[in-house]
Amino acid sequence: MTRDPNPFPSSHLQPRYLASLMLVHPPNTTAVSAPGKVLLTGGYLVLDRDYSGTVFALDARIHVLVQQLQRDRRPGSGDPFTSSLDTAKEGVVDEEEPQAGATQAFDGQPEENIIVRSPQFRDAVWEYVVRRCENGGGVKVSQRNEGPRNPFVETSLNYALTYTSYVADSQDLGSLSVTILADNDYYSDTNSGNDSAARNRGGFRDFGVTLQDAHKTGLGSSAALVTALVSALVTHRTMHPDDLVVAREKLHNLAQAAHCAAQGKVGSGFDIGAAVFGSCFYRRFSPSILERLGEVGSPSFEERLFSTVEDLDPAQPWDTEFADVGMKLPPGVQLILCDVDCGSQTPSMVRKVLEWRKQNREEADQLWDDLQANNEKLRTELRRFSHTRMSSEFESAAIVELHKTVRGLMQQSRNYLQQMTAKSEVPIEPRVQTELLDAVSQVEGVIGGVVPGAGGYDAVALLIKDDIDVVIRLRMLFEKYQSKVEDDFGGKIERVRMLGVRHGSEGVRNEYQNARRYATWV
Ligand SMILES: Nc1ncnc2c1ncn2[C@@H]1O[C@H](COP(=O)(O)OP(=O)(O)OP(=O)(O)O)[C@@H](O)[C@H]1O
Ligand SMILES: C[C@@](O)(CCOP(=O)(O)O)CC(=O)O
Repeated sequence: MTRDPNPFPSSHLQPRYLASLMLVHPPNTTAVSAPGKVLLTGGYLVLDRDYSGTVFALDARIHVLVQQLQRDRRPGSGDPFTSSLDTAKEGVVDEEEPQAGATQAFDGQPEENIIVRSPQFRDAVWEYVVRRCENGGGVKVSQRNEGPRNPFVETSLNYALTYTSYVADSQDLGSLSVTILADNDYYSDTNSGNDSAARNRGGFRDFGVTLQDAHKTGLGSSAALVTALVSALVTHRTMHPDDLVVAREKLHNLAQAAHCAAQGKVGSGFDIGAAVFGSCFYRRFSPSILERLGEVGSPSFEERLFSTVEDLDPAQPWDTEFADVGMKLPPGVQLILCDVDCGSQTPSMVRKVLEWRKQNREEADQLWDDLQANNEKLRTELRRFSHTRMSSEFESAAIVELHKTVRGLMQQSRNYLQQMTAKSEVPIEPRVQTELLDAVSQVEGVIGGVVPGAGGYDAVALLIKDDIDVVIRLRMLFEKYQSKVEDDFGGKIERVRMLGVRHGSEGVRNEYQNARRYATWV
């Protein structure tokens, strides 16, 4: 188990005091990003702590920019965004200046507001007023503009503000502007008729549709968003951005809690694991850790959240296991995703698979064990080869061996997933995706492919020889590709699209140095 050491290990000090040591003067602007994921192996198995998963972080990231606001307009204080914010209604402030014109809330404190924008989408603006709850219930935001709520944004704000205001022991949060920018591969571009170059600014596309109408590609946008958002807020209020890596464990705990609350269930959390730590071998936490947290606003919520994030309850220690954190693919191997644009229903699939497992325990356990053993072999081989130095004499022999071994293991994983599909009657690897994976496996330079995560009609993941010719050959195959077989669940593949996303390996990251690319969006 690899866990970051506690940055404040002196146990004789009060935990609240320890946390407050992290306090630094808050900057005007904080920028943080977190990656998407692909669960190469371990779908369904990873829901159970007896099993595990191998998750790769992707180079598609969600970026969050937090800016301190004041109500009157004034020139900023020298950060990269000041000039572009001059035309904004509210300006960036120096934290030490009074908030001129701030209104008074019911409790005599200046009213604090948070405006969140996701400007790549139409009408994606959420304006919140910040309230403190009685009896230690924490900090809760209320949306004050019309339009659909965004549970992932709202819950992340509630959790991060409750945690930071408790840690900082401060009633003064100040008003904030938050901008969310997602790398383009999180969504299919349904607006491709218009000039796509003109709609790309700083590498981020204007999708021209509402978030509700956007077609997700299944890269884990909500986990990357929650991780980047809570990390940006915690960094903004309580620590120096350079300490992001040291704080990863706490940010992980906070992001898991917020993500589970927002989605209304405790999942395996592998997507948050990858968003925080990057590519890794993942064993889930015991769900009971989050079950007693209760809701924001309930009495003493802030204390329970603090204790959960800081891992202070000896009766319920965090037991997530991470290994091979930041692992890379073997040299000369690349990961690609091919979107089949059919969509799938993960929650109902999970329910059905778990129900089948419950009803057929012995048979299911055997299948789970066999699949786990095979997945572990695959992980071991990938790790072994990722450490192989490809010197020229050995290069071709090592590559041939790697491709053969990995290909066989991926094929074997698929056999087990096909059995799971047939037995549980859930389209984990439905026949149209079997046909597609068989076809791509015949392309020279493709090592193997699987349906990652929950499977279904989501994008398939391929390991390929890292060579542009392989990509070209795949593009040719996809040009006119359509499924021909009759699907066992009624699916049909009308087109296949190779996503631009690749393996990324790195988890949550301070983006302040790169933040100029956001300038045209704020
Ligand atoms: N760019 C964004 N801006 C604001 N909110 C977003 C953005 N992207 C995702 N979200 C939030 O996350 C929700 C999508 O989360 P959901 O868990 O359904 O998808 P996902 O995480 O991409 O899926 P999967 O786990 O299958 O990869 C959206 O409804 C919205 O609330
Ligand atoms: C089925 C499951 O094991 C994986 C779901 O993965 P994905 O969201 O399809 O990438 C569910 C989970 O782990 O929370």
